[in-house]
Amino acid sequence: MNPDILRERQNATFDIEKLTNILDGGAERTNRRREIREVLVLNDPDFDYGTPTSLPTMILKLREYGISDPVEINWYKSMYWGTGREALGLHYVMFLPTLYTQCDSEQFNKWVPLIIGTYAQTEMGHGTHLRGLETTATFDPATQEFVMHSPTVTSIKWWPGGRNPLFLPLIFLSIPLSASLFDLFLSGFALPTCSGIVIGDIGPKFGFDAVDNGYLKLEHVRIPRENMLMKYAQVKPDGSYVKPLSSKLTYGTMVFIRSLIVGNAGIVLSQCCTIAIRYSAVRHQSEIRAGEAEPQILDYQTQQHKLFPLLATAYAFLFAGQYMIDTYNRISGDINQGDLSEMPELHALSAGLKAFTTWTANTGIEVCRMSCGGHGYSRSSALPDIYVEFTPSCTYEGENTVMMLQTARFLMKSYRQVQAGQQLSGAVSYLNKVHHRVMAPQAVSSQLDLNLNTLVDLYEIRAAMLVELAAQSIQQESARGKCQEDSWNNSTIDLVRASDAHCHYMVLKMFRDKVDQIEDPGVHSVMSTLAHLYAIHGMGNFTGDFLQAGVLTGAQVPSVSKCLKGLLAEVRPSAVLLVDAFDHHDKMLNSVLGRHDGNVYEAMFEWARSSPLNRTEVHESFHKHLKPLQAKL
Ligand SMILES: CCCCCCCC/C=C\C/C=C/C(=O)SCCNC(=O)CCNC(=O)[C@H](O)C(C)(C)COP(=O)(O)OP(=O)(O)OC[C@H]1O[C@@H](n2cnc3c(N)ncnc32)[C@H](O)[C@@H]1OP(=O)(O)O
Ligand SMILES: Cc1cc2nc3c(=O)[nH]c(=O)nc-3n(C[C@H](O)[C@H](O)[C@H](O)COP(=O)(O)OP(=O)(O)OC[C@H]3O[C@@H](n4cnc5c(N)ncnc54)[C@H](O)[C@@H]3O)c2cc1C
Repeated sequence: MNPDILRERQNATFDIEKLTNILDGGAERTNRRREIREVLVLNDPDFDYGTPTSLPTMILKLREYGISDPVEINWYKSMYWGTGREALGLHYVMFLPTLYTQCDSEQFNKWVPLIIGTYAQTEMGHGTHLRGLETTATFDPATQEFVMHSPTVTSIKWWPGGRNPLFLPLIFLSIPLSASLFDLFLSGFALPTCSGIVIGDIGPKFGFDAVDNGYLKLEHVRIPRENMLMKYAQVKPDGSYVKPLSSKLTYGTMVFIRSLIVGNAGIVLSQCCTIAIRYSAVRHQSEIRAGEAEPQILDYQTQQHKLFPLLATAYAFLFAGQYMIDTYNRISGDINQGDLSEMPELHALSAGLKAFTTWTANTGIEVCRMSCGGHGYSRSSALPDIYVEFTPSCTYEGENTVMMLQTARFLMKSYRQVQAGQQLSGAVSYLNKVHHRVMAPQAVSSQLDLNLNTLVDLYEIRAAMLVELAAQSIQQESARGKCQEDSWNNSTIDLVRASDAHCHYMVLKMFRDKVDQIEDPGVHSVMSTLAHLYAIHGMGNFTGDFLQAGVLTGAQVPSVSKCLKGLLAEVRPSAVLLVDAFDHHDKMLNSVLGRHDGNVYEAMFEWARSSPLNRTEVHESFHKHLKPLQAKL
């Protein structure tokens, strides 16, 4: 083991295993996760890590091992596929959940165990604006069929992931918005068995290469009436349409996946922090004091300032992810029972947190890569691949700006309710204080109050102020004679800023609540330090907001920076131990820089030598191109 990494792991001030247990949701789940990882994947003779195996093998293995719990399936799959994407991931995270939530019982029994499918909602002309989708589904009572049609080039379905050319059951959204299971069995490769279907691949992408994203053009293609998913809405044989309790129930799968993405952002950021912090512990470069040995780059304050707030953010997002999926499960259970009362809040929370966490993690991955210098740019670090695979999460499942504006819509509605004298509950209950002016800035002492509860309060006041400013912008636009829609559009910068602050407050609050639940003194202490670092770092980034909210004075601004530096120094001795607690296996990270043993250089040399470019002493291109050229010179 590298001596630096070994030294970093001595004198631990907290029990790493207990922190890992907290991240997993208990010691039993840690043990089960490791059993799946070590016994059922790594020690499986059929598992050859070097060659991405096929989906059928994995599905048969899951059945062989009796793994059916979605979390355990995800543990198995993430070990199988490492940090990459799996070819038919969409089947698991969108196609199946849609069948589970939108099929009536007869349809469920007919389709769920049998088929692999994709989710074809986006069209070439519309991804965000679902009410703008052009594909039509026209019911023909004479034949009891829907006639599916792409009337324009912009209506061609574009992006469905895992568009396996062999067969293609689709969850299809069409006008009127309903989800029809559109069975499309193609024989041969992409040659449709029935006329009227034009199918293909949309071509090379920025990355996401494990997933083939396709296009699908329909020319009056007929499917049975029974293929419309009929749990919430039905078309009867006589053509009458039974409306759902809410038209937004069709959007349910997107809410589910957005809820999953929140925790996934924390996982991906924790992977990158593991790589960058372990590497920073073994990388020596330059000098701090002349004549002395080159220091670990983790001892540079700027390196700590790059990485430790991201480390705190990774923990914050992992805890936010736990809260989000618990909230999703609770409210979707109520929705299943016909209680839609909290559906708007679930939509607003999942949309906002999806955008907030993916934007932050997306930037954080690049900071981690650049903090590793040239070796961070090597594919051996795994950081370029992690970035390329993660960055589309800011676009898919709801483009982030649009998602923030959805949350803003809920915040404005809540603000208006408070103005009308209503008492709010839930995540926006802090807006009640705005109406009663209880939100007046607290008497801010000359010293920065570092109590975590106080910091949460300051974030709450900041968010409330920005919600009020956005609402006032809309009112001012209206007062200038603008219509409601233009008043909204002319305030969207303020609206996104308010949603961002609301999400920031929510994440810090969840972090604080999780820290409060930690009983082990050592773990509580180190996690409290990280939560403080998360809060103070945010205050440093958005000082203007806190000044504007009157909860920070100009005289206190220097103490924010001073406090931040102190917290960085406090985290330094535990940094490697804190990434060890994420418990990412070397095989899954697949990173020369992030190895648990810290033996980076030897591994990097081996990695480079294994490159296909080094298979021969002299590359064939010399004999093929250069040598003939030299002969002519
Ligand atoms: C471990 C796994 C990690 C994740 C791995 C990911 C793997 C997957 C990778 C790639 C696959 C990608 C797949 C896709 O991208 S699938 C396509 C995704 N597309 C979208 O998300 C479309 C985004 N657009 C929308 O959701 C909607 O168009 C909209 C919400 C932006 C607007 O909808 P619209 O009908 O126009 O509503 P309004 O804005 O007019 O609002 C009206 C009213 O409705 C409320 N509302 C809107 N949406 C919802 C909802 N989902 N639930 C509840 N309520 C909703 C809205 O709040 C308004 O309410 P009001 O203010 O009270 O009137
Ligand atoms: C890797 C990848 C995989 C995908 N997989 C699938 C899949 O399997 N199935 C599927 O159906 N789709 C899939 N998609 C498509 C994805 O869902 C859409 O790209 C996404 O919903 C964004 O819609 P859009 O592309 O139309 O962007 P647009 O909405 O056109 O966004 C372009 C710009 O317009 C802005 N904008 C749009 N509306 C507003 C507004 N109201 N207010 C302010 N600004 C606005 C956006 O903020 C953005 O800056 C995938 C996309 C990617 C990148």
